[in-house]
Amino acid sequence: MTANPDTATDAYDLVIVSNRLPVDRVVDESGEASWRPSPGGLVAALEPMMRSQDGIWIGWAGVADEEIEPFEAGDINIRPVMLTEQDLQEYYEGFSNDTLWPLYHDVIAQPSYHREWWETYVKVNRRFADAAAEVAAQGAVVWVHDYQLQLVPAMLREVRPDLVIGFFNHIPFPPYGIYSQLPWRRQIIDGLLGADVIGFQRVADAGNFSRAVRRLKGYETRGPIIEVPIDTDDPASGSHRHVTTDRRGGLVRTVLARAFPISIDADQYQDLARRPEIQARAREIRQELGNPQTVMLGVDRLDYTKGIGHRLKAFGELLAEGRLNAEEVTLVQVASPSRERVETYRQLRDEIELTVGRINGDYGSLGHTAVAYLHHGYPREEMVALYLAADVMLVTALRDGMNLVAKEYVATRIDEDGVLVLSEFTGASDELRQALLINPHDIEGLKETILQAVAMPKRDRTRRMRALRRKVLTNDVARWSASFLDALTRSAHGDHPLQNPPVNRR
Ligand SMILES: O=P(O)(O)OC[C@H]1O[C@H](O[C@H]2O[C@H](CO)[C@@H](O)[C@H](O)[C@H]2O)[C@H](O)[C@@H](O)[C@@H]1O
Ligand SMILES: O=c1ccn([C@@H]2O[C@H](COP(=O)(O)OP(=O)(O)O)[C@@H](O)[C@H]2O)c(=O)[nH]1
Repeated sequence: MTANPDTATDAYDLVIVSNRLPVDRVVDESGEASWRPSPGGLVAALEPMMRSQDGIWIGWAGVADEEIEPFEAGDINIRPVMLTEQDLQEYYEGFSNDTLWPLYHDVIAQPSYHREWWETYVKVNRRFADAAAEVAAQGAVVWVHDYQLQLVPAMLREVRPDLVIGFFNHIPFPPYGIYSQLPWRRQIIDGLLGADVIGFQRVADAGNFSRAVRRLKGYETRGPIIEVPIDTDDPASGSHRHVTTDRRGGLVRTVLARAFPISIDADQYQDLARRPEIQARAREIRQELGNPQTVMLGVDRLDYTKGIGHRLKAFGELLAEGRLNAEEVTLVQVASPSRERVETYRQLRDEIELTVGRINGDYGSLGHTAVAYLHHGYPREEMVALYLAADVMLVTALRDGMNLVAKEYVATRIDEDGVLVLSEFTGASDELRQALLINPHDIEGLKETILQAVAMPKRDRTRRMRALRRKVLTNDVARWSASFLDALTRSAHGDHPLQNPPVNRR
């Protein structure tokens, strides 16, 4: 750690910036509160690097109107950013989750456009950028995460051109025809282009972004490289890290926009799956369900992007047609609470719970529930027990940046059993080609695939699961973060890898 000469605060060589901090507040028996690193994959991936490179994490602690001093949780240095109740409503629930989220997920729900939400989004992004500028050492690497903070890269570059800035978008980037609806479409592109490297989940997302840059800014792109003209009248223009000339001899900085598909800490899931008490819990879950022949599982945040309604429709029709029998097959649906103050999410909850009630009323019996519906968030141990208990995993998202649940199911299945039904509209489907791939809008196709999964012979299940496991165990989250940071460090020396990584589809 060094001191930042401008602010006399501690300065760090690696700064991670994300909307949510990777810590949970825990209260002990005496009522004393403390912070514990949350078990998210991003922390697992970045923790070793943060330790070796002297890092700090900047983000919101999850409660409004509370000014929290910097602290350490585990070995992670934390610098909280305060959000007021109004920020929460306009920046997080409003612009992030009621404008950008539906727009970036193919307008499955109607995005709301409000100028005051935009203004708060700008203001809060500035607060995050200022916090990063304050703690970053000279020439530090700053890695900004996700759609809530798309303006931070340019805001940061403006005040700290010495920094190496990366941005990773965890959700899809939409095709131009959809993106162009956004009243602030140019400002967002300018914000992102402040980064040296912009990472996306899928090759298609990176392509959509480059197209938006060409259409809205008229900048040249060469494969994943974007040439951003430098304004030589700007006094800061001389301090850009890597400057080159374009075809016409103008000065440009280069930005790399490429796919870096995220993954999970696969070893951690395998280790949990080997634990006898978790295996016992998996058996207990099946018993609690009345030992049905087949357990199907869905695990999602209760979000309209996840296609929970489509899944229930297909399952309900199969029961109605007598092609599945509720005495033999149970669907466990974990729908973890999410963004509950946003109206679209409230409506979704009502719709889903009405549908579940109807299916159970029509096809359940005293001894057998057709859909075991759980509106809770579960710890990782319970998730792994559920994955082990499930013969068929249903991932039917209408659009999803990656979908880590699909990868977790595969990593957990150390017995090389279980069938993954996976929507082609997830980022995960680019890699997990041996899953049973489905179009969730095609209800007849989904029904046929569910029946195929239920009836699949053991030999085929093993063959597919073995191939899926090879992918997930090789491309884990440590590899993901290392490859992103490697691209970022190389970009600092003007060395951009020109290609998207080959997506291993075999
Ligand atoms: O913070 P919340 O509003 O409660 O939402 C939870 C997170 O949801 C989103 O997850 C995405 O990232 C995953 C990992 O890259 C990816 O697999 C998934 O497809 C995405 O939906 C969101 O991007 C996060 O910022 C939220 O914290
Ligand atoms: O009750 C739950 C439900 C979900 N998850 C975790 O939440 C993440 C969901 O990630 P995904 O990429 O599938 O979707 P997102 O919710 O980020 O859009 C996964 O790690 C799940 O294991 C969890 O820990 N408990």
